[in-house]
Amino acid sequence: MSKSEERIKEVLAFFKNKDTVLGYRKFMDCAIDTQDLTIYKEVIELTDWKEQFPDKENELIEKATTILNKISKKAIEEYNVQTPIVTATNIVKSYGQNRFTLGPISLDIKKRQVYGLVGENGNGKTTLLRILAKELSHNEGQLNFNFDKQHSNSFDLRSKLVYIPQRTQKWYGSLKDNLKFVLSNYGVSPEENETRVLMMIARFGLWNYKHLKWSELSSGYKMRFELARTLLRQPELLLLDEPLANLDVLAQQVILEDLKAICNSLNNPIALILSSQQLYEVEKISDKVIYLKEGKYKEKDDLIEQDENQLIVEIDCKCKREKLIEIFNHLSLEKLIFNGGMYVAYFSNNTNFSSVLETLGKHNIDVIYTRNISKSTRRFFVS
Ligand SMILES: Nc1ncnc2c1ncn2[C@@H]1O[C@H](COP(=O)(O)OP(=O)(O)OP(=O)(O)O)[C@@H](O)[C@H]1O
Repeated sequence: MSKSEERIKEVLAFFKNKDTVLGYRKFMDCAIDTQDLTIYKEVIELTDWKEQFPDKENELIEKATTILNKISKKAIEEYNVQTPIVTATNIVKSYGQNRFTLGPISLDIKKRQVYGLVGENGNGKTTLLRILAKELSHNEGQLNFNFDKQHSNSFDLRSKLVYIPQRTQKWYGSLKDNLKFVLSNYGVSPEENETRVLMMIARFGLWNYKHLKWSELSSGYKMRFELARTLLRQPELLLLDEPLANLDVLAQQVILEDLKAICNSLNNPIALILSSQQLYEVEKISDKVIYLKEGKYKEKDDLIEQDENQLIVEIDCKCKREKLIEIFNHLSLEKLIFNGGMYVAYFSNNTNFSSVLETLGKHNIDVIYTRNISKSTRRFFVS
């Protein structure tokens, strides 16, 4: 089964299980990969209908399935990823003597990969992203890009290599007109421009916001707009600085899943590096998590390998420290710290998370939240 057939099958399964919202987004990804404007128009029309009749779920699924059948007949040429899009070797950046120094850092990333860049405030995430984006010069090391086509000027480079900063600039006019402006800069014909822009508006859940102005959008929707604007330029390497900062928890998950899906496009894949404080969410979708501490780079797996069998559990409960120490006594508790918000319990090698849960349950501890953070970068933030 080809990748394209697999995707269609996945969408049909989502529809069958009535995971319609997710299914519809994945359905749009299948449509986008056809690069066929006739298909785009059908999806745009269906999205408009969907917004008018939000309760007609079964009918929506039926209509989407008809379009999926057409998509399945389209030959989709798959992009073959071979070499990294960027290779950084021993990059060092210093802001001056006795001030912050980043690096040396070496990394490479291929299209279809997502890297999460995490670390506490002021540890060099923005500095690294800006160096990779060629917005900031570095003092030592080498940065090599391998774009599909050689860029002829800086406008061309800025299309392939896109950096979205934490704070984006204000724009004027409507959301839709601003998106159309992007494609008109590339000489796209008016009809194609309208269709591509509406497809992107549909994909990023901006359908009901397309006529709004900058000041009328919430921060989360401004970020969605920025992503839509960026993706219309078909970048090859996308660098996002804290894209989740203004989003609610659900919106964070949706945007990350969307980004992952878009990076994974069959014929137009992208390499993505994003910085974030949302560790779990980022870890879930990232192929690699890079942890920066005082400008030094660590891969999550290298750090965890050092004591990979230790069990570390975060627990939020209304219970006295002495009580927790008492009930965990038989589980080889090594230390229990309280970081102001919750407890972090460290157990020796042979303790299982299920035993911790069982013990908490057996003693009727009123647990508000608990999580096994042994394999998460979170463990470096709590200690
Ligand atoms: N232009 C500059 N001149 C001097 N020092 C700077 C400059 N820009 C950043 N720094 C310093 O470099 C360090 C790293 O900053 P950077 O913004 O890269 O960190 P960050 O991990 O992105 O932080 P945050 O999570 O708060 O955004 C900080 O100590 C900061 O004060």
